Amino acid sequence: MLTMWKRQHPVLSLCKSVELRHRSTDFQNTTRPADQTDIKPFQEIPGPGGIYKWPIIGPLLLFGSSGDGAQKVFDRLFDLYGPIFKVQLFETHVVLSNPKDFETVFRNEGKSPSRPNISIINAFSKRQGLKEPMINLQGEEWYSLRNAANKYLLKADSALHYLSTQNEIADDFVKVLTQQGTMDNDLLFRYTTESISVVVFNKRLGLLASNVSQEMLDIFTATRNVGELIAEAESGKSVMHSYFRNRTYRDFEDSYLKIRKRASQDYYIAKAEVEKREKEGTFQSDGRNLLLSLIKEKSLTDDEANNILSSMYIGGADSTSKSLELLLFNLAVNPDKQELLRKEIISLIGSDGPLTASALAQMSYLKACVKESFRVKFPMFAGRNRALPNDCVLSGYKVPAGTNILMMNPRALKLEYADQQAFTPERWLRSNQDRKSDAASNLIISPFGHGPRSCLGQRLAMQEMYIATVKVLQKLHLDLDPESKNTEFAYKLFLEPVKPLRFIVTKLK
Ligand code: HEM
Repeated sequence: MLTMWKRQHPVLSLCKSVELRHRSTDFQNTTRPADQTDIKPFQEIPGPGGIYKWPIIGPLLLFGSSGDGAQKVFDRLFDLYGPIFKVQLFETHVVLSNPKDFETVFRNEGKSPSRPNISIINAFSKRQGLKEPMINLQGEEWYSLRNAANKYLLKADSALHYLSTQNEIADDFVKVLTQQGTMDNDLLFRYTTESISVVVFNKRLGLLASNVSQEMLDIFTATRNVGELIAEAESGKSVMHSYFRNRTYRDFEDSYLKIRKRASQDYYIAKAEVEKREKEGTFQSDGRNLLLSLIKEKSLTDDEANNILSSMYIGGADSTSKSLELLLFNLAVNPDKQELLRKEIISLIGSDGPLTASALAQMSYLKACVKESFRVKFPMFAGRNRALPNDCVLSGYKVPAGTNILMMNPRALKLEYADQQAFTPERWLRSNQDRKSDAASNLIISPFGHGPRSCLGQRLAMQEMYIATVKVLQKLHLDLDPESKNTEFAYKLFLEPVKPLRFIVTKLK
């Protein structure tokens, strides 16, 4: 691998000092205090040097010239340097693959963990003179918004409020799927956008209807564009958007403005309705409807409530459609597992019933399939980045406070599991004595990050994935056209098939 990359990579092949310093199993205990004498200084963390450290040119050479996805470049760097290395990506980043280091990072992240911002959203906020959305906020500002949102989103039953409406959405999704006989990511994206809209806008957009209004189609297209352009910016394809309004930036601005305008309009319409009903004495909210709760939340201004909602909208649609696509892919290429899951579903709710909270609680094979899908095809390449408030020790090196740290779960999973590509949900069943349940294993498998800054929509995301899978398998057999079965996957921001997948569905007898 090392020789291959040196041969392919025009500049690195000139570096004489490159050596394989690490074996993948060489995990060290990294929880020692930062003042111990055998701790190596930050400068000694290995990584590409010379021209690769130059601003702009360095990252362009590293990620631009190889022609490979960013993950392949990172994989080669891990092969070269071991479980920790430094790389210049505009700022210096420390990149990790050892789960013990992940634990150290999360243990030291503090009360308001700092996650470096999404640069294209940051550029937008600056140019428009707007406050950053919560997803990009830091410190106290982030903390107070997140605290308010947690009350409504991270309780064990917070997603269940939407279960019955989301069942209806999934029924519509399956109806379209049955009529079409095939499915691509566009249909999955419609399903997840519709599902998140009932949470954020408290209403359906009608994206699964046969006659979608032009207005809603525009919102849908803008939502897709925002997801794609964030991925383009974050995966290094657009590097200049922070410096000038390049094409990626202009397209992003156009789409994001449309979404913000729509979200704000719906918020104020809902607020006016709440006030009217309060005056009439007919307003009722049990505190489980997110939009109504945020409107009534005394600790938030309207702008802050809007901020949370728009962060959820942009965080929620693309991510879940991509993870759902990976899950359905795994079930389609593993028909025996698909059949076992179908048996569980039919035994609990039959072939027509809705997915109820009590049935969901009993669907252990479904949950095992989703977890296994995350393990086999980890959905997000980066995303769990941190900058720590204090110095810490990672893999024996001192890492100063404020350094950008990237935790690479796909690499950690590859090292942890010899059978990384084998889809075996049974490994997660409680009846399995060998089930891994230690903290490090849980950290590398969770696609939602960890700690106070973990994904705000994780309960909703899981619920949407569960409902869609249950509803599809209740009615349809899921397969892929032969070409799609061999498609490769690569990370943009999320893991995606290199060529669009074409699922083929047939009605069950
Ligand atoms: C399977 C789908 C999803 C995946 C894989 C995913 C993954 C993530 C990850 C890795 C983070 C960063 C966590 C960290 O820094 O520790 C995150 C943050 C976030 N996610 Fe998700 N997410 C998904 C679905 C959703 C949904 C459905 C929503 C909204 C309803 C959402 C809203 C957010 C928000 C608002 C944040 C920022 C939280 C903050 O900064 O406090 N996500 N997500």
